[in-house]
Amino acid sequence: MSHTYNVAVAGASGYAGGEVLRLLLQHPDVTIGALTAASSAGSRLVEHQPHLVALHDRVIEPTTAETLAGHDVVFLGLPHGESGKVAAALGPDTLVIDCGADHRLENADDWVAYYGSDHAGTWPYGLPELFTGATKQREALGAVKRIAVPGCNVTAVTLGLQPAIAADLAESTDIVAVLANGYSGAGKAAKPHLLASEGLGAAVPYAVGGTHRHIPEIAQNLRHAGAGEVALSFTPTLVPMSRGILATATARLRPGVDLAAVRQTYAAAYDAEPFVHLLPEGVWPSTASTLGSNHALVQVAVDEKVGRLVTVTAIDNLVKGTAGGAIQSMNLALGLPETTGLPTEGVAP
Ligand SMILES: NC(=O)C1=CN([C@@H]2O[C@H](COP(=O)(O)OP(=O)(O)OC[C@H]3O[C@@H](n4cnc5c(N)ncnc54)[C@H](OP(=O)(O)O)[C@@H]3O)[C@@H](O)[C@H]2O)C=CC1
Ligand SMILES: CC(=O)N[C@@H](CCC(=O)OP(=O)(O)O)C(=O)O
Repeated sequence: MSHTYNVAVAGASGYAGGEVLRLLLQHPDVTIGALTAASSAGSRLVEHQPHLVALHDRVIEPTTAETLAGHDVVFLGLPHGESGKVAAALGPDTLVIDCGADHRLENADDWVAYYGSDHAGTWPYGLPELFTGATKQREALGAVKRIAVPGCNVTAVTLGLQPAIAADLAESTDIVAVLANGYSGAGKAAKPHLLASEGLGAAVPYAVGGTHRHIPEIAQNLRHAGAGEVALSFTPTLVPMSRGILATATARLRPGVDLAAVRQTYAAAYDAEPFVHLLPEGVWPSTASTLGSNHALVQVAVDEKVGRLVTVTAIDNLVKGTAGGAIQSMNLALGLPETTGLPTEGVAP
């Protein structure tokens, strides 16, 4: 007989929490328990997530150890620094899945350098497809009670580059990544550079010049995939779309590596993956093709004139980049089939 898991969502009024809820409503093995947040506590969910009709009348509670107690699974969709505090008050038998950054980095110095606060600790990393030596990260997620969900930019760049780095087809010390990012990646909190008057009809870079917090996380992943030193230039760009990331990541190729070798390596890496797909030659990833789905679409090219591998990866930042990846990892930790309840087809056009 199948078990039903009682799941709480902290940050239920936010984008990450809302997307976790949208996907959980389609999951056959869960019931939705407490919904918590901060300033919106006491209001009904319909005021914040009108698209989640089945939960319209649910009342948001404050985020406390008491409101989150007694659940099998707790998702945390809270600002950086908050989830570490909340998680510390949750029991060891509860599966806690942190969509924020607090528990992703293994090196506390990296945390302090990029986040500027005390490091909360390191949890098993929720990217099942990540290369970890001879296996992939999904092998490490069975029966864990704590999961750190990757950053959305990190998921796109890691999936685009890791097969080439693992097979030593390209240099990990000469990587350039430029991304087009939808606005929902920044969350709901109003910030001046996120005003529609600034962003509509404009492409705007941010966190330029090696400052983005996802740089050490990508480097950590590529080291797990086999890289030694990693040198990465990373530039995200806000473009006028709500969801989606298109990550173009290039790296200097080892001498003699051609497109056939690259495609063979990527096919071997991803052919068995349910959610990561190497597209056929000539078909390029578009964020539109991933909207609402848990898929990552990957394409590769070889620029012979400059000796570089070019990878392009599209994801929906709120699905494979956050909530979908989080539920994929939850399934593994609960011993459920990895794809349970996850959307597999995008919305087009
Ligand atoms: N958006 C995305 O694409 C991605 C987001 N993430 C991560 O997920 C987390 C949430 O992001 P996102 O949903 O975008 O952000 P939002 O700003 O949209 O939502 C933040 C949520 O956290 C709640 N909250 C804020 N402060 C506190 C607090 N002190 N205690 C309890 N709850 C609090 C808010 O409640 P209230 O409304 O009541 O104030 C709201 O529900 C972040 O760590 C983010 O980095 C990760 C990957 C991608
Ligand atoms: C458009 C935008 O601002 N996107 C965010 C993505 C945030 C994310 O992936 O979440 P974490 O902050 O939890 O890592 C950014 O680039 O910082």
